[in-house]
Amino acid sequence: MSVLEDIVAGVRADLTEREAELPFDELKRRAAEVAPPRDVMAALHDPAIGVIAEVKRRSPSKGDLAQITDPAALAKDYEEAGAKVISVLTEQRRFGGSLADLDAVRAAVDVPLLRKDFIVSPYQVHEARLHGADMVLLIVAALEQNALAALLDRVESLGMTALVEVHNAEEADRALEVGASVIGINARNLHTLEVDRDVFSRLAPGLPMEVIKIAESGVRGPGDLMAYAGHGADAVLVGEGLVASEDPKGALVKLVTAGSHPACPRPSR
Ligand SMILES: O=P(O)(O)OC[C@@H](O)[C@@H](O)c1c[nH]c2ccccc12
Repeated sequence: MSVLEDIVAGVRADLTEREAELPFDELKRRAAEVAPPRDVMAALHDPAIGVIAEVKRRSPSKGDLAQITDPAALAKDYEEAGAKVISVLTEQRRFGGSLADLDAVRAAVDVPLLRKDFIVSPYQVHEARLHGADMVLLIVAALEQNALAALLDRVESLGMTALVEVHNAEEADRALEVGASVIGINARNLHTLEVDRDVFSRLAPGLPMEVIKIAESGVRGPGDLMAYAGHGADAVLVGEGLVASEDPKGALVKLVTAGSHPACPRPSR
């Protein structure tokens, strides 16, 4: 089994348990009652190169990254430092996240939130909404094309925005085929777990100008942000570089400052 298949198998097992506790119809009813989602597209269209800051405790590639005993406090720091969106990992087994983290962060900040998980079922999309997410990750490599199209429709029908993640040209074509308006290019190879920042510069030029492009993974500091911006990134998604720093807030301020500096390249649209 590949790493991805293994993670998805665990996600499905956990999902079955939650479905038994809260039936889908009841979940949908409750999710329809929460405050409407925030406008993620408006946030991402801001001309400055944005930072999506991630609450991430561990990863399959690096193991433990940070304790994060108070995700709300970390998120508050991210918001104050100027994050455009905050990403909260909710996958439990490999990344140490939870929906409780998403709840805690939602209660603490006003910026749009991304539920970062391995979404394979409509149940998880409504669940994301119920827990205050405005944006949902859809990983092309984890989904059949029909499922990808259906999940994207589901996300959009709830007024949320999908971040559609790709790793290669074939996946990018699949993302475009279903009409993704925000595409994340993940520099981390799902098979080897190695980071190759050049994946972004190879794929981004092939995407239509109007598609919002997010560079995911491997941002160590302002230099990487500037390089991604030079290849057309609208925003970067950063986890380890923030959570593993001694001063996540200070590290994020440096990135946000670089992204809004006049010398930072901007996408031409
Ligand atoms: O910690 P990094 O290298 O800054 O990476 C962040 C983010 O890109 C990474 O957490 C990620 C990208 N796609 C994912 C899918 C699932 C879980 C995690 C991810």
